[in-house]
Amino acid sequence: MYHRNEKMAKEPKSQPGVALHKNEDREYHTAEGSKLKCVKGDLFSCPATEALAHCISEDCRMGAGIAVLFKKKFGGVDQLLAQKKKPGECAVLKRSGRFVYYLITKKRYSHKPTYETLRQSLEAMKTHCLENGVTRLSMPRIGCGLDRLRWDRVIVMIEEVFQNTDVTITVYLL
Ligand SMILES: NC(=O)c1ccc[n+]([C@H]2O[C@H](COP(=O)([O-])OP(=O)(O)OC[C@H]3O[C@@H](n4cnc5c(N)ncnc54)[C@H](O)[C@@H]3O)[C@@H](O)[C@H]2O)c1
Repeated sequence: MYHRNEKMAKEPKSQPGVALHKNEDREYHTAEGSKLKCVKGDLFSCPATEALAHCISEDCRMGAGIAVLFKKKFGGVDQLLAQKKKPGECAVLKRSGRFVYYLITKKRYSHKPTYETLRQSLEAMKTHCLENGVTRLSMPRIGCGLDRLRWDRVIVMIEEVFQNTDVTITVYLL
């Protein structure tokens, strides 16, 4: 479980069985053995072998936010549309030997996602990761920019979905 502390503590107290991730003015306490970590930096600076994930709508517009960068870097809009994925599912491209995941969390770009569709999309991505031997995955703060979900809820969800797997997740925070 995570407990969010908005205020910067100069010397955070360590708690038994809890690892501390400190990101500027936020701290996240993760369960021992957690394979999720947060780092400061540009998502696209992650190792080129790591799978990537982000959120889009079923219409695959990708006209705003970090999705624009994914569209520029990886293209494949027609390939994504051909997969006919619905909210709660996950489309995927393979680029230079790595998988790029498109979590479909809403029907149209102008909609907002729900926590439920995000969870279902994460489950679908996990299934693909496990079936394809993916053990390293990088992502931004999914759903928490333009899509307005709360990061303290989303980070808990990511960890719950991927607990008991061998998938190490790195979240990049600008
Ligand atoms: N007109 C449209 O097409 C339209 C409309 C609304 C939203 N969107 C887009 O936004 C939706 C996804 O929303 P979201 O909140 O998941 O994503 P987001 O708002 O694009 O980004 C999520 C988080 O990533 C951060 N971020 C941006 N660039 C980087 C980077 N290079 N490295 C690390 N972090 C970064 C950003 O600050 C935010 O906290 C999708 O529908 C997507 O297509 C598009």
